[in-house]
Amino acid sequence: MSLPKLLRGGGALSAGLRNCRTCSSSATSARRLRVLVDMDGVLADFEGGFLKKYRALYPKEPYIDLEDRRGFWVSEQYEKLKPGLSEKAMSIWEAKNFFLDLDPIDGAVEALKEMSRLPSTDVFICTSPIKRYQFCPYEKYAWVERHFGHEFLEQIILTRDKTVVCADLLIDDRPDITGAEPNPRWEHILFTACHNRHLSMTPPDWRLPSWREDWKELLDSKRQHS
Ligand SMILES: O=c1ccn([C@@H]2O[C@H](COP(=O)(O)O)[C@@H](O)[C@H]2O)c(=O)[nH]1
Ligand SMILES: [Mg+2]
Repeated sequence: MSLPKLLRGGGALSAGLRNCRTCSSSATSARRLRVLVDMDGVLADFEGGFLKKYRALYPKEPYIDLEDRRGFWVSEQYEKLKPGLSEKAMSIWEAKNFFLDLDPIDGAVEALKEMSRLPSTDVFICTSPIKRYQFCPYEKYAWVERHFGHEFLEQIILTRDKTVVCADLLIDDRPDITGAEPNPRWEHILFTACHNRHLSMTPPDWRLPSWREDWKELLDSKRQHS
């Protein structure tokens, strides 16, 4: 089997493995590919937006350059840098307009629009809101409407547990996605972000370095082998 160039782990596609067709309800839907695309770190520049606002609000506090970011949790790395910074970090994304103001990741808007126009492909934005919910869920919807249009609001899944969502693929920057379902239906494509770029991939893991890469090749591979 020829592997897509973007498979850094060198793993074979899991033909039939965790096949999402098992949760399809009709023969028609069985031929479609369902793709979940994460928002923070994949479509919206959470890390860049955080650093900009953190430095503006706390100019005297130490900060972490994006190239020095390690680990998914910003708050944990800031707490290690200086006790008490975790709370200051959280105050940034808990504030009004944080999520709404995020810039799109390079190439993300064009790629997602193109993906959602592909034949036999269903695309959903699958994103975890923070538990302090005053602004975040509303702003996530507003961000999607701003960048993708009103129609795209049909394609949003807000969940704190992505393992219970049934799909073929999940494109997400978080390396460890766990939850109530020990064997999620989807295969995870790790989207490269500042905090995960140093992680080595082991088969059968997949990585998408950016939206400028040939993401369609990954979808085609999954389509062919499931
Ligand atoms: O240190 C952090 C970093 C991020 N968050 C929040 O986690 C979610 C991540 O959502 P994904 O859907 O996995 O991208 C997002 O709401 C961030 O605000 C956090 O709580 N602490
Ligand atoms: Mg994310």
